[in-house]
Order: sequence, then C-alpha cells, then structure tokens
Amino acid sequence: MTPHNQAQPGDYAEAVLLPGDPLRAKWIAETFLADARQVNGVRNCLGFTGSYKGKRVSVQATGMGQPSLSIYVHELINSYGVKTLLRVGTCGGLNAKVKVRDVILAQAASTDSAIVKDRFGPYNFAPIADFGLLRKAAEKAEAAGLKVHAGNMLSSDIFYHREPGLEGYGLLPDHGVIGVEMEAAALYTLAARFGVRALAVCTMTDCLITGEQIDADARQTSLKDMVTLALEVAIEG
Ligand SMILES: O=P(O)(O)O[C@H]1O[C@H](CO)[C@@H](O)[C@H]1O
Ligand SMILES: O=c1cc[nH]c(=O)[nH]1
Repeated sequence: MTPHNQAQPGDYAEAVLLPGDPLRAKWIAETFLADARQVNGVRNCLGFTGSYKGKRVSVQATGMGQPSLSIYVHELINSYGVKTLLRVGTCGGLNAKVKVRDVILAQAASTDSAIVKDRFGPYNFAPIADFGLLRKAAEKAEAAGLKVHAGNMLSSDIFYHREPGLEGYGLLPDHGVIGVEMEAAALYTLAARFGVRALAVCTMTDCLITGEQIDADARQTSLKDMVTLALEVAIEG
C-alpha cells in the first residue's frame, strides 16, 4: 500500500491502461474487462483489474496533469511491479491533418513542464514512446482500419492559454507537434528512468484550429476504438 493506493502487492497486472478520468477507468473496466474488481479507490482515483481475451489487465486513473500522473505511475512501477503502461487519453488537435475522433500515437512528447526540464540540468531530454509498443499499436490500428497518426505530442501544464486557438503553442505546430494533452512526457520520462515500457494513445476531441469539439456521448463511443487498440497491445506483452 502507498499514500495514494490501497491495492495489495499482486493486485495489478503487469500491463495497465492509464486514463486521466477516474470515470473513464470505471467505464473501461465495466465495458471491456471480464471479472473486473476495484483495487484502488483512494481519492476516487479508481483502479481495476480484470481480464481481456483471457489475459490479465489493469486500468488505473491518473488524474489530470504531470504531477498527478507521476505519483500514480511511480507507485505502479515501484510498489506494484507494473512493466507496461498505456495512457488512454483525450487531446486537442494542433494540425489540420488530424481530425476530431482520430487517434494519435504519441511517438514523442514535447513539454513546457519543469517536471522534465529540471531533471536534466543543461540537457533537453526527449521523452519518447517504447518503440515496440508504438510499432504494435500502429500495425494493429492499420489492420483494424483505424485513422491514427504517429507523431510529436505536447504535454502541457496549461489547459487554458491566454491566446486563442493555436497562438498559445508558439512554434510547436510548425515543427510537427500534432496534438496537446497533459501527461505523456512525464509518463515517458518515468518509464525511461525505471526501465519499463510506455505509450500514450489519445483520441483528438477538440481541434484548436477549427474549434470543432465532440460532445460527451460522441466522446464515449469514439474512445472505444482507442481503448480496444490499447487493450490489444497490452495483452500481447
Ligand atoms: O482525457 P484525459 O486522459 O484526462 O486527458 C486530457 O484531458 C485533461 C484535460 O481536460 C487532461 O488530463 C488531458 O491530458
Ligand atoms: O489537454 C488537453 C486535452 C484535450 N484538449 C485540449 O485542448 N487539451
């Protein structure tokens, strides 16, 4: 047990899906997992373990932002022996090629966060996805006919910028950064630090160029493709 997790050793599978939203964790457990049981409820940051296609898988909410994700991921790795971490998130779109409901595989995660910057002194560390997970996700998405984009994500500490639309993102969209969310860079940095595997898979739910958004119902259905993809990758080990 940890300050943020009441699960016992062995309660988590080696592969864990990581949504920001605790209710998404519950929805994933209820919708996709067989024999799911809740393993964590501290702060309502819900965690569940069950099975998908006969293989043991867990899902744990991380809350929003890199400090919150870092706590859950640090503990999952160091107290519960988790080896494969798959973020299943939502993101904003920074590139006209990425349409609402498309899935982004975060090949790398740029960031404005001190949580990554302060760790490396004079160096600019590049947080990157595990190549094996990324390749597997890309292959499975293609086989399933899913519209996915692999590319550079921004993990920002800021949701509401003062400037409208793309203006808050400086030169990043011109340098191939295609989406913005709030956790992947910390996830990749912790995975590198502790020698485990991580990939962030995000559904684009609001386009910062056109202002188009999907409503809550459409959000749920469109997240199904992303969650199925992440589960398929998770069970292959
Ligand atoms: O939908 P989730 O996984 O929470 O991800 C995105 O949504 C939240 C902001 O609304 C941030 O956590 C961001 O990364
Ligand atoms: O962090 C996020 C998540 C979804 N949409 C955004 O614009 N930002």
